[in-house]
Amino acid sequence: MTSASTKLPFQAEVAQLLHLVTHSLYSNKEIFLRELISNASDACDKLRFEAINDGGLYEDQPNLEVRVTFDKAARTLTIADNGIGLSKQEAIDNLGTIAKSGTKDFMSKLSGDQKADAQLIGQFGVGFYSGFIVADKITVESRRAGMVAGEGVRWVSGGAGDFEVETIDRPQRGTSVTLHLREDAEDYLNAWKLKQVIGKYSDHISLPILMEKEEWKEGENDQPGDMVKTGEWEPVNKASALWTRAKKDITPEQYSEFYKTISHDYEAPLAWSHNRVEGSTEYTQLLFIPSKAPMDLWNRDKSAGLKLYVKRVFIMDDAEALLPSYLRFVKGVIDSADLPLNVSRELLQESRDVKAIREGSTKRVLAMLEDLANKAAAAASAKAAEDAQPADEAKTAEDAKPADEANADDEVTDVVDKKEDAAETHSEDAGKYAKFYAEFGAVLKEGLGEDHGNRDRIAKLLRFASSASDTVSVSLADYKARMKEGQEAIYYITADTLAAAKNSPQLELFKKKGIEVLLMTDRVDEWALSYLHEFDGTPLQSVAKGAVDLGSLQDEEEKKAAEAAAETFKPVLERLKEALKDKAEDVRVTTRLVDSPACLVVKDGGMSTQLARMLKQAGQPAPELKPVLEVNADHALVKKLETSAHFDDLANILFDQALLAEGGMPQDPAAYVRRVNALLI
Ligand SMILES: Nc1ncnc2c1ncn2[C@@H]1O[C@H](COP(=O)(O)OP(=O)(O)OP(=O)(O)O)[C@@H](O)[C@H]1O
Repeated sequence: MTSASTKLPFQAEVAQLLHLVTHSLYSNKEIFLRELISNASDACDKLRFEAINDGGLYEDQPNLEVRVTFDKAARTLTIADNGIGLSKQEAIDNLGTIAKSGTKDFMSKLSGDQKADAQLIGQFGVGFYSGFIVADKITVESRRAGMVAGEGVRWVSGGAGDFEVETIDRPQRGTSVTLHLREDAEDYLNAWKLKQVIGKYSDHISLPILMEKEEWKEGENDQPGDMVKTGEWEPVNKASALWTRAKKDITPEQYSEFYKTISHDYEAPLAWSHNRVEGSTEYTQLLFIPSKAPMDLWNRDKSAGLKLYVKRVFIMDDAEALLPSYLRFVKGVIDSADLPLNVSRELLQESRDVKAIREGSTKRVLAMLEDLANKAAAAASAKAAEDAQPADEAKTAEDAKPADEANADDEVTDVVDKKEDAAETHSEDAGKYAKFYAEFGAVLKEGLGEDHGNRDRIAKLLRFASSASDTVSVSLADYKARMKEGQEAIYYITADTLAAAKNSPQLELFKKKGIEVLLMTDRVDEWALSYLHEFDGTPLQSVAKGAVDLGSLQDEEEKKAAEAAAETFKPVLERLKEALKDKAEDVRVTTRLVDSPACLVVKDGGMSTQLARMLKQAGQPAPELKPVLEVNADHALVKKLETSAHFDDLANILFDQALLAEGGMPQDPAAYVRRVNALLI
């Protein structure tokens, strides 16, 4: 039965994306085949999963497969599967809209510059729509498993503003996607070329990808010979899931292509780890660390990146129970030998096997990161050794421990590495950790609050800028190694920007004393750091909180002088407190300032004014904070207070300037300007 076809418009974002696909992705045409074969394979996975509870869905075709055919005369290429298929409504919904989170954000980032956009589109993943890179028309015919032959669907589009759908008779289950190739894409009408592209991108697909065999036939009557189809089908891929193969049989390129298929990323991964884990629970893990953050990394509800299989049967995408949220950037596959096939998301949350997988995978990811970090450190000290005197050589050699040795304390106790499956992380170059950290460092920090058990390991992986280094490269261990004799804490400051942190008045005393201070500018820093009270036995101390106590680093003389100054300054302090009683919790004489007249601090354990500001901006409830104003009794402006006829104005200016210096905004900016101007005239 066929019905009249209906013309429907694409969702606006699809139309926009299609325009970009055809205009920007030209340099990497062949990926369309990977995308369509990957969709066909997903459709077969879905059928296998639904058939666990309803074997009838297989009808008379239990062998799932993908067939690739071409017709030179008609200039068409068809990718057909006997997977789950699409109902008419599903075709309308799935092939006319983009349901992905972050779509809007993605669209807004497109610049119109083809090269930059192609990169972005690559990260976003265009899936089915990539067919339009090579086709000026696509016909999809499909019947959903479980529906009758009369409920087939035909979907046709030229890739512009709309598509047409109609009901058709379709006895065979599954989907066939026929690409009507553009003139300049005719090279895909060639078995050799297709096999080559399939081998490159889709060899790891666990289903057989079949193509019709061809034979050379000599031409007759002086005509040239040609390849002719024999009617026999042959598989053109290995048809075994990549993660089930022995590591020695998998090349780095194959790992990389597999990663690209599951992640829809265009770039190769930074590192991966492939292991068979045995012990109380058995599973295979293949985990990848991407090179680039996706658009929606900051969405903590974003789908997780792991696919769950049970005994090679695909169960679900985005299995968030398999890794903690702070490792949501990791992509890969977990194939469990123990979980039941009909496991649900709810069941996953409670399963002991899943808990073991989660712990094992978390440790594996951290080990991968440690490996990258160690390689970076080894390269840095090798470089330092090159520049250094021979006397330094012994020390450098020890520092530059090989990564494997450094990982020897890896606690993945339930990993029994078989010889050929030994846990091993692949990464070549030393810059990878810095690259990883620039993309994902801020997310990793969430782990300090989220994963208490691994807090120390995560702390070791953190990198910061500091008053001694503008680049985000200082580890807490580096900092500790450079601490001054007598220094009792790791000092840090949080601010909105690196410039604000670096030039903060709070740093003046530390600069004068030559004490390094870590500069933190990520939004999560203050929250994350509130979970890290110490590192390797040394407490962490914000330089903007509490009174400065540099312990034995502080000069006795200086301390005494400050106390004396505070004493003589007392009457002015009292007047200041009175003048600022609505704004400041307290006013005191400081020892932390050298050049600036005043700064704001919060009480020990209190929330910084910066965090409170951020919470307010985000519409979250934040406590009304009254900071403490610390004044530098040696500063000319502060000295002027005592005799000033404009005491109140000057007091308010001091307070508001301290606020401005740390990136804040006076409560009443106009009043501030008025006061300053009055004094200027
Ligand atoms: N061969 C197919 N059989 C059944 N459904 C399909 C097939 N190809 C595509 N679809 C449906 O169309 C939807 C959209 O496909 P598309 O490739 O654009 O995105 P996706 O696969 O969901 O996302 P991504 O490719 O980024 O993972 C799929 O989610 C699926 O529901």
